[in-house]
Amino acid sequence: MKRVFVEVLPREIDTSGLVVLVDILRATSTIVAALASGAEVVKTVATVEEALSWRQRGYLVAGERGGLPPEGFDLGNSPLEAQRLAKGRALVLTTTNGTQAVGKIRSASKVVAGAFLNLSAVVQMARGFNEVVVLCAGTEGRFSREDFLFASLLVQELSDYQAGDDATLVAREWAAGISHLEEALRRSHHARRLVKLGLEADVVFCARRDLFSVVPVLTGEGFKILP
Ligand SMILES: O=C(O)[C@H](CS(=O)(=O)O)OP(=O)(O)O
Ligand SMILES: [Mg+2]
Repeated sequence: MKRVFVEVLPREIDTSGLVVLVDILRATSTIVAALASGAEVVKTVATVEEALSWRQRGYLVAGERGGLPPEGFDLGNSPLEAQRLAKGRALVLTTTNGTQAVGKIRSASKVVAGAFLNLSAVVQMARGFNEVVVLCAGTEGRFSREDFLFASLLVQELSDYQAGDDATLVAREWAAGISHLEEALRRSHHARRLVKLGLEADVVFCARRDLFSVVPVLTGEGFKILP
């Protein structure tokens, strides 16, 4: 029997299946955009200090605190900036939510980064697993509409998978009512906050469904596109 679960907030995950990490605004969108644009690897770390320490090894330092790049960073947690700068480079990324959630995954057959940008490619990969866990990063420990929106569309696509619990059932039901992705994304608190920070272009970009067909896979070095 094939089952899918949606974890609406990060918690410790042990699964023999696939974990799809999602942080639409913006960490996994940034990871997907960077690797789709030719980055060699995107290493995720928990602290600003650790991120900066990777510069001496030639890494581009990316990320945010409060939505904006800390002093000394080469770029923010921006998929658009990553698209421009990441080609041929190794990136290290630290963010408030998405890169912290990576640490919650205790065991999985495979961990991938999901976003609207690569949704169909993630669905295709998920079909190779009997159990799929969508791990929503949330925002500072609270439910994030945009991550749940991704989970809803993914669960809808996996229509032959049993919904593992009520959150997954609600996700599947909600998807039926989504007609305009960017509009639905803009209604989230997080999107509105980013617009106020002058980062509307990132929000619009993060809504571009299936712009890319790559699926970043978590390895010992960080997220990479595997052959
Ligand atoms: O960079 C982001 O959009 C967020 C931080 S904030 O909520 O906007 O301050 O980080 P993420 O880890 O991608 O949710
Ligand atoms: Mg987020």
